[in-house]
Amino acid sequence: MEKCTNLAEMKEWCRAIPKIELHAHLNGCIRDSTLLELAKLLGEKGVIIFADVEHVIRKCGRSLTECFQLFDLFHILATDHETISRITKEVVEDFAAEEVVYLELRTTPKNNEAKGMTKRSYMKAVINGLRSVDTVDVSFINLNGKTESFCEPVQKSCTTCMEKKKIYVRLLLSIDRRETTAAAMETVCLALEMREFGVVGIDLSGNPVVGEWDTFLPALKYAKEQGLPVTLHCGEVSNKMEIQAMLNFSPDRIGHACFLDEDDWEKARLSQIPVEICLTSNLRTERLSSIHVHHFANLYNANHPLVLCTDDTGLFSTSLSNEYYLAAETFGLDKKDMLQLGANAIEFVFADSEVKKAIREIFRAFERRLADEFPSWKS
Ligand SMILES: CNc1ncnc2c1ncn2[C@@H]1O[C@H](COP(=O)(O)O)[C@@H](O)[C@H]1O
Ligand SMILES: [Zn+2]
Repeated sequence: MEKCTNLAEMKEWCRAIPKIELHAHLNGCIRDSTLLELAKLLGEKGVIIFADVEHVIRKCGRSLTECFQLFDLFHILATDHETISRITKEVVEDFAAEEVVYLELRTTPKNNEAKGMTKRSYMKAVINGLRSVDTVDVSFINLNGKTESFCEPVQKSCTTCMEKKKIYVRLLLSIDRRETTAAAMETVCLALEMREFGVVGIDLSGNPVVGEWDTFLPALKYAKEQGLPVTLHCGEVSNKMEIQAMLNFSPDRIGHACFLDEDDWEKARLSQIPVEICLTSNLRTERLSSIHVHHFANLYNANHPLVLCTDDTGLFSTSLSNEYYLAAETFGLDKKDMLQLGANAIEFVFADSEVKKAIREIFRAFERRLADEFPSWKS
């Protein structure tokens, strides 16, 4: 009974503390209800057979191969600009609702001639989605070193604005491993062009058994030369050569890192590369036999920089609070540990120092409130 209360309390704690999300794919975070609604519409238009996709959307466990088949379906469901804006808005609202105060949302800009979509117009639709959020105060544009927030001018006098949750959103543009060198370069150039619209970095993702590292290297190198931070999906499958090449590239962060050998970890340790940990994603895609053998424990105990992330909240029916709770429950971390773990992530965000300062202040304010309400908290 005691344990139950503690677990329930920890669950609530993980929901309530401010959190930072650094590894979330836009199309992997679409709400199931939205996917079903979109599928129904396309079913009525005869583009797909609704009954065929309904059970796929509702299914819970998926292999890594099934995930990528599903992404192809998601990309059919969410192809036009309007839908991209809608899902962006919903994803931001969902993260804000669970006290995510800084979100680095990644997405793969797509060309789709039939829909009159270019990579640039896709990104415009994403930004329009950010602009259209009205239930949450979204801050994403960074102009001349000044962070713009839509509600700021009226915030002091407008009670609605004061009651709204506040979230900083920055964007990473993803290169899909199916892409060519030229397509990857196009994405990097677009990211550079869109820096003033909140784009802060580049991600390499996609089916890890598809594509060659050398194909993406020129574009990734160019991003680095231009001072654009890079995060890589690294070691999601066993591929020694690629893992070594990726670590030699010295990315600013890596995601997953499930199949690194001891010598790879040694390299990661030396360069202190922050690791984006996605527990549920790794479990659902069977990257490990049990959560108890997840590398989170070793990294945490060694004080290696790490950040808990969701990867795909929709695909894996999870949330960042849930990932925090899973880590706390599995690895026996307490409330202070969890708050500290969240705050540590401030150092690994790709946004500028002004934004980091602002997020640091959010965490401090939370701690101050705690200390006021529970004087024993500090001890
Ligand atoms: C499960 N682990 C994973 N491993 C690798 N890549 C993944 C992924 N989960 C998502 N993506 C990448 O993100 C895309 C969907 O979002 P966007 O269309 O970009 O918004 C997928 O097509 C894939 O390229
Ligand atoms: Zn990912």
